Amino acid sequence: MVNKKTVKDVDLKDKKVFVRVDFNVPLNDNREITDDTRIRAALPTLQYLREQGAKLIVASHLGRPKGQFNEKYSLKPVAKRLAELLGIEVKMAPDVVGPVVEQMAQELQPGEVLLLENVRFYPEEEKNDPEFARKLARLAEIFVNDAFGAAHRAHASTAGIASYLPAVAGFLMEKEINFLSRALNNPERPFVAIIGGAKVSDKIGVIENLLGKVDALLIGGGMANTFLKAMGYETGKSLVEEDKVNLAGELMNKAKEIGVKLLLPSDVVVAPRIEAGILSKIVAVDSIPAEEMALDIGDKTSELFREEILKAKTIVWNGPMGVFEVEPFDRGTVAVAEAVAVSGALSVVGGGDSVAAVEKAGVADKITHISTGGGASLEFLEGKKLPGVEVLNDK
Ligand SMILES: Nc1ncnc2c1ncn2[C@@H]1O[C@H](COP(=O)(O)OP(=O)(O)OP(=O)(O)O)[C@@H](O)[C@H]1O
Ligand SMILES: O=C(O)[C@H](O)COP(=O)(O)O
Repeated sequence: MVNKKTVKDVDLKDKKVFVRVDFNVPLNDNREITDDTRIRAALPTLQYLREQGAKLIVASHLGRPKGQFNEKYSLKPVAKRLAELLGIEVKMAPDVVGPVVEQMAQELQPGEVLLLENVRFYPEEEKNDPEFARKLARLAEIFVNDAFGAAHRAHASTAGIASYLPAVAGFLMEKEINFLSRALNNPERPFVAIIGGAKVSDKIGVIENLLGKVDALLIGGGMANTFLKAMGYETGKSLVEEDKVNLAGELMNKAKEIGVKLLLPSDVVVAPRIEAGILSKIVAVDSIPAEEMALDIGDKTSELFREEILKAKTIVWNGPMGVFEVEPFDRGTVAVAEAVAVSGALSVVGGGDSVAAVEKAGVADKITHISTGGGASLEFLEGKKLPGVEVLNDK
């Protein structure tokens, strides 16, 4: 990992270790975990710490409880799942800080695990309050940050605490940063980025930064419509971010200037509304009906994108090519996922929906690295520094 200390660089024997993880997992109405990927992803670090004889104080946020205790956001279901995965008892703290929690931390034996309650039950967490960070730090002797998914947040348990304890990265943090840096900073070429999804304003910064690094940029999904509009096409009722149309035009000019291939759909799947099984048709981008919406890339575009993807040696993908949750608007995304899977390139996929799409296409095991970070991987790709990484001790 770039110049930052990791759990391998510190003596952990008999030490109380505060491990920040991102156990912000999806729960259903019965508060059952519907996807435990993020818990599994932290296991190598937790197991290693246990094997080294450390006493683990594990902390995470869950959802956005807005700074107050709320049973709905309790980490209790996570404690249960973590215990099953580790095959040991996980003690659940009734709180995050305070004398009871301190006592529980004090009584831990080497290899034992204590899970704190949701750190966001305290408003001080998101404010990165130094006094709160100091209280967290009092529980332990070393800070391990393995919460890549929350590394773009400068909060007390992800950043502030590092002012008071030796601070090192866990294995997941190391792996995420390594793959993303490899893709971004020293990519084997051709380097192709695929950007889709719906949040144009969130991702336009990523496009800006990637333009200077990639050989080709493929834009699909809702994102593409804003660019099509900038090219002067009728986009009908499609999702378009009007206030980003000019910027999209500027980015297309920039791509031309620096000789980067920017590929947009040449055809799209249109329908009057988003509805499973609704009658849809494929039209050229200059023939989008005024009363319809572009909801997926068309077959010609899938083929065009596929050709480019198959040439790539490095691929970064964020955001689906269409409304993939609703059939038949999943076809473009599935086609792209399949192309990435057979490309043989180093491939990195990030973002909740993109990961779901890769899983839906059944090719998750063919992707080199699936990031556990949504916002965090995007900010990394934008070239921003992640506070949760910056605060770690240099080698
Ligand atoms: N043409 C389109 N029109 C409307 N919505 C679209 C279109 N194409 C994709 N979408 C929607 O975009 C959403 C995903 O976009 P989003 O930008 O959130 O991607 P993501 O992979 O989840 O990234 P992140 O986790 O960073 O938010 C999906 O719900 C999908 O239905
Ligand atoms: O799910 C995520 O992207 C992380 O857990 C961060 O959550 P947040 O956006 O609520 O800070």
